Amino acid sequence: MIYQPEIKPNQPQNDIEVRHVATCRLPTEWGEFQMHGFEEVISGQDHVALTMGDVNHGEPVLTRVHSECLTGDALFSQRCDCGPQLQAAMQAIQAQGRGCIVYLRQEGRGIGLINKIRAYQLQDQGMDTVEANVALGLPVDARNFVLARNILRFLHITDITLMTNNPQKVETLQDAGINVVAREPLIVGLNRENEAYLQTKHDKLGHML
Ligand SMILES: Nc1nc2c(ncn2[C@@H]2O[C@H](COP(=O)(O)OP(=O)(O)OP(=O)(O)O)[C@@H](O)[C@H]2O)c(=O)[nH]1
Ligand SMILES: [Zn+2]
Repeated sequence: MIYQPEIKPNQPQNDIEVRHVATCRLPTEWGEFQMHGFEEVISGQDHVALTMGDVNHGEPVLTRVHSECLTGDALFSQRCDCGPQLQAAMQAIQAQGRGCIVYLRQEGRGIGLINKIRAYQLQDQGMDTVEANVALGLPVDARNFVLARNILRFLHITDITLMTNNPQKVETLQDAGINVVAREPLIVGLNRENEAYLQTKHDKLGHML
């Protein structure tokens, strides 16, 4: 049973305006990307996009819209699959020589790092990822993907192949005006610690795992 009410608000998401600030080289283990820095006009919250190759012409652009996960992306946490997903996406882009990572600073599905730690504390006591947010009186998913649309627009990327297991993300991006021509699954980083978490993402959040 998909957990509908908090997760799938039927109203369109707010249009959060971003401005591009600067672009630099980002050499990585998976080749050299261009890193584009953006700021939300009203809040000043920063976000980045990485691009490789010519993303303005030709075939749909292999794209990952990644939500910040400090614990998984930078601290090697095994509670989730975020770090391995980010690495697999960068590797896939390197293999094609072309693609884009939109890295949104929407930690903890938008509830922020400290609230995510609060949620993890409740999960240590037996709640699942959805129940913990609800118990804290927080939305299950507070992310805004129109932001990703605005960043992709700045980069003149209109047609994408999206690397994700989350059909809701595909739908929201489509609704925001991005042409998601295909979805590539990103099933990596499974371990004993995140088995139940991934099961909940499948059962309650509709992830295709
Ligand atoms: N609130 C909360 N956020 C979490 C938890 N585990 C991971 N996150 C955050 O979830 C976000 C990633 O969302 P996921 O549900 O893993 O995946 P997705 O982006 O919806 O879908 P994919 O494209 O398939 O990765 C990141 O911002 C993580 O910090 C958790 O237990 N509670
Ligand atoms: Zn994570």
